[in-house]
Amino acid sequence: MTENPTPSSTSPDHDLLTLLGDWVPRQRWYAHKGSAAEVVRLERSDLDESGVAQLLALTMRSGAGPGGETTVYAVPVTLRPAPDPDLAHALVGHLPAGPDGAGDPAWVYDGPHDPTWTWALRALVLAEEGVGDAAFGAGGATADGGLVVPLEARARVLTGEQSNTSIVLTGTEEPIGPPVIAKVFRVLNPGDNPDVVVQTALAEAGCRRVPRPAGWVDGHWTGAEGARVQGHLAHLTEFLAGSEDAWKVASAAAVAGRDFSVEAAELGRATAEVHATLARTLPTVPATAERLAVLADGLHARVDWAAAAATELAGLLEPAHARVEAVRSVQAAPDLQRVHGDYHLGQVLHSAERGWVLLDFEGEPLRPLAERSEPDLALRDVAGMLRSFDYAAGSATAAGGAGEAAAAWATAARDAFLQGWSEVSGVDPRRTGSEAATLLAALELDKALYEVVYEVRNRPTWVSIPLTAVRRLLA
Ligand SMILES: Nc1ncnc2c1ncn2[C@@H]1O[C@H](COP(=O)(O)OP(=O)(O)O)[C@@H](O)[C@H]1O
Ligand SMILES: O=P(O)(O)O[C@H]1O[C@H](CO)[C@@H](O[C@H]2O[C@H](CO)[C@@H](O)[C@H](O)[C@H]2O)[C@H](O)[C@H]1O
Repeated sequence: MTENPTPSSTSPDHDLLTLLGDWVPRQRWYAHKGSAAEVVRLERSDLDESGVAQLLALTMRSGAGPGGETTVYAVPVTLRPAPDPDLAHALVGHLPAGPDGAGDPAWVYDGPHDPTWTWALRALVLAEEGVGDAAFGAGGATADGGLVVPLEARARVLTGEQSNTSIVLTGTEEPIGPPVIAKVFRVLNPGDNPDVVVQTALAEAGCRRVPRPAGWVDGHWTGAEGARVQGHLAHLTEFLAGSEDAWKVASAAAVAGRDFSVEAAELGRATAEVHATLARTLPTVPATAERLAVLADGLHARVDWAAAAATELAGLLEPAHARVEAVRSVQAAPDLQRVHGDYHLGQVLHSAERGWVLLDFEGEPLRPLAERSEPDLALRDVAGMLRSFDYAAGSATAAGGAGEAAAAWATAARDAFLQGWSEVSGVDPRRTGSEAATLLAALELDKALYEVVYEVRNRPTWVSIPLTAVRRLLA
């Protein structure tokens, strides 16, 4: 391991820092798009004996003073002594030798695309051993009774709208088991990652609505505050080959004007089943007046956060605060429990054998990790999925469809989803004036505000979808 907080301009790490300082902000998983950030620390750990496969922890700081944000990114790379034409698509850049021969020249590749790096990842998990040292290092583990991670495998990096980087590993030696997907977390947060904790708990409880676990990588690094911290670095689970992404299915139905009620009702039931298993399996807390007050405070804080992060929300601050304040009048709510936390159509797959299967329990990437592990209202996930039907309708309108037809599609999908969810949960937020209706209205607004910020940072051309929703919800 090497740590090089302030490498001199002649050190080899100086060139690597310069290279990454330019490359990282251009990646899909870069969390602070639109704001300049400087690299403040680089930690390196060899994943294999040759030193080719490395894991880097890159600390970047955007903005100055107390408003500035420090983020630690995981950057898997390979450093090769000669260019590899097969990896041309994954080239990060070239490091020349230092002026007085310090360090060897190297070609730096984006690790998930390089077979040497993905082999080292599998070896780490299968060996259940660690690499690195006391300051920065990683260790692998296989899930008890879980899927077997194939050591000899073909690896393929998934592309698309993702906050992390996922690699599908298909075994190449008999007996060939089910493929495994390895998700490498890109933003390193101290603490257990809920994707690992929640999904593993559900699978261990016998829930077939999540992929089976295979293993994980955890480790320690220097956190944003400069202290040594630990947490998860990667999560390996069953890959459901041949499954369909609910976002693709639903948005195609919205574009074609095809009714989605049957599927949405089934998704509502599946969601409530998962909520019930989570409530049985992981700790719950009563929704006391104090806890509901904390929830209301959190919703107010989110309004302020969103307004500060997105100028598009100017003028909507006051009505938004009024809407979330209504939560304080709620007298009773179901116990708070672990939830999905960032539930939308892209987090659900449809498998011919298993029906709807839920993915990615990491929670909202723009929310601090500690908050994402707190017990919450199951209605937060319901609100997330309702917003997603609105997104599917928004994408149909953007594709040239009539706004009215798309809105009717979303209303039908929404109603069917709520019908399915309430059949299993026994709570029907469609009852006008009910406490569940008040909570759901505030949570839908909260989600739409988050989405405005998410789109401003990641897909500015999409921002009108949640912004229109915020205005509608406040009308
Ligand atoms: N177990 C799986 N089986 C099949 N496809 C998967 C699986 N896990 C993820 N995917 C695909 O990868 C996409 C991104 O996965 P996700 O866990 O949401 O990653 P991220 O946190 O990077 O957004 C999903 O929308 C889905 O299409
Ligand atoms: O899946 P992630 O954990 O990366 O979630 C983030 O990205 C999502 C987009 O990929 C974003 O979801 C928003 O867009 C979806 C359509 O692409 C829509 O279905 C969702 O309802 C909407 O929230 C999610 O908010 C963000 O956290």
